[in-house]
Amino acid sequence: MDQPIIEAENLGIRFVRNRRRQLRLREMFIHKGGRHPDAGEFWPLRNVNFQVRPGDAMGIIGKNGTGKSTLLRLIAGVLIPDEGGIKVRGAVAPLLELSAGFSNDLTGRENVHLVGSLHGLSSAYLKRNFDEIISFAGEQCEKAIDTPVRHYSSGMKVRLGFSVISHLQHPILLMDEVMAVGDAEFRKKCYATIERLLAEGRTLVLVSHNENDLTRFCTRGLYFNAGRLEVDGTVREALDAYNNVVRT
Ligand SMILES: Nc1ncnc2c1ncn2[C@@H]1O[C@H](COP(=O)(O)OP(=O)(O)OP(=O)(O)O)[C@@H](O)[C@H]1O
Repeated sequence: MDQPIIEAENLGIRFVRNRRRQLRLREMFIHKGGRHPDAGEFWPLRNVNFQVRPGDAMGIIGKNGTGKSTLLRLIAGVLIPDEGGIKVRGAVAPLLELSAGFSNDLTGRENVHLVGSLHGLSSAYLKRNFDEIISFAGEQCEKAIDTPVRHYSSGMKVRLGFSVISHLQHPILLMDEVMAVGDAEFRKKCYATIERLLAEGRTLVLVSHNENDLTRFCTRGLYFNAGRLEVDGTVREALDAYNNVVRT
């Protein structure tokens, strides 16, 4: 059997809630200068163990604030665990905050080159595929390609971002509610792209609240409740556990 491409072992991360406000208000009025060192600390994820095999499509399911995006950031290496560890055996294409890498003062054309090269696409590749990237992003982006991105709508930025990132050859794809931001036409394009990438044998980790998207793409599911992994099974089993909780 293949080695897991993602492997979490006793994974945990600790955050501090509202650090600056607590220091000011609590120190001044409640603790009169003294403050417990653990005040405001919490574990959005703890004791998490799971494995993802190459080619798996894994749905991450749970209510708001249960640590789903935090888990994707841990897989992407943007956050470092405080307990246990996460092994990722392959490069990660993060379809997370798709317009986050964009520089508002640069044009769409310049941003495609900037973001593409930051993710490792060569300038020769970007030149060769530029027209295709822009046409995938849609007519509005095509027309505004030499306009600074600050004048783009948020949907336009996301389309352009998705268009660049979907060209990455990375074996692992992380997606956080990407399909929720676009219009129906963009969603159709997203679906076709994800289907193509899965058919190529990529591994997908998808965070979504949309049952149709989850069952369309994912075979496996992880259900999180208050930072704990409660179900590691089929996507149906994970969704059933989630629905049982939200319907009661
Ligand atoms: N950098 C941070 N510092 C402190 N707390 C944070 C930080 N990032 C997230 N949190 C908190 O950690 C918890 C988990 O957040 P996370 O974004 O992972 O949840 P989520 O399951 O993705 O939620 P949603 O479904 O709303 O997107 C939340 O309580 C959130 O407020």
